[in-house]
Amino acid sequence: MKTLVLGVGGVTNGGKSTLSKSLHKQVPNSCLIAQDEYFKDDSVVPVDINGFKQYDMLDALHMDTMVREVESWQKDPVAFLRQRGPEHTTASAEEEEEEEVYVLIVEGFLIFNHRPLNELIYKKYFMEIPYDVCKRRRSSRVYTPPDPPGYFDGYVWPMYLKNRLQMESMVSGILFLDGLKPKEELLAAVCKDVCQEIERLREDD
Ligand SMILES: Nc1ncnc2c1ncn2[C@@H]1O[C@H](COP(=O)(O)OP(=O)(O)OP(=O)(O)O)[C@@H](O)[C@H]1O
Ligand SMILES: NC(=O)c1ccc[n+]([C@@H]2O[C@H](CO)[C@@H](O)[C@H]2O)c1
Repeated sequence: MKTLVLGVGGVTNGGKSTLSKSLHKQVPNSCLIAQDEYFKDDSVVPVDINGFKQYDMLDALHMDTMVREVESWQKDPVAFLRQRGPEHTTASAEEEEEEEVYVLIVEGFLIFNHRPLNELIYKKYFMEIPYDVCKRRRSSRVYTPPDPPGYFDGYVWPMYLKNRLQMESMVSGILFLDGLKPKEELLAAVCKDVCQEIERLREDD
């Protein structure tokens, strides 16, 4: 059995979950893990000097738990998929398990900033969109808790720039994707790339 871990990172509202969910539907034997599911409880997320909740940093996330989940998938993807249930699984040819390539899609805004997680990711994609588009898309989203007034300009965008600089100083081999492109085009490009990788792994004995 062979495994392939893909990372879909990028700016908030860059289109990561849209792309990852479509990819998950298209790629057989794939599983999806989203970083947003690992946020700590609001009560333990501190506030900065401007009164903004510090959600856009690794400390706001249960990263150890997330890494353990990825490792658990890697150890036994089939058992992991069975445990997670049908919503996390795509069709598989179980009778040929040992010949299959199992694919894990790790999606999130800070996946490449966490060294232990980053080290588990083989193919790295990063979705980017410009400031004005990001601000507009974010303003129509409702998080829990919702963004307070001034949060985007006072906290979210400056943290994105900071986290991105940190990522670029520690990670290489990232493929940048233009999140302004149509969803279908982005999916087709990544699917093609992933399929080539799967084929390469299948042939590589
Ligand atoms: N290629 C695209 N072109 C135009 N709009 C898009 C595209 N991809 C996603 N969107 C829209 O942008 C918004 C954000 O998309 P999505 O939730 O996939 O982003 P995200 O990066 O996962 O966001 P976050 O992680 O910050 O919650 C949604 O309204 C979605 O429909
Ligand atoms: N608990 C959450 O999911 C949550 C709460 C508050 C803010 N956010 C935002 O999610 C984005 C990443 O997808 C970050 O920019 C957070 O600000 C998430």
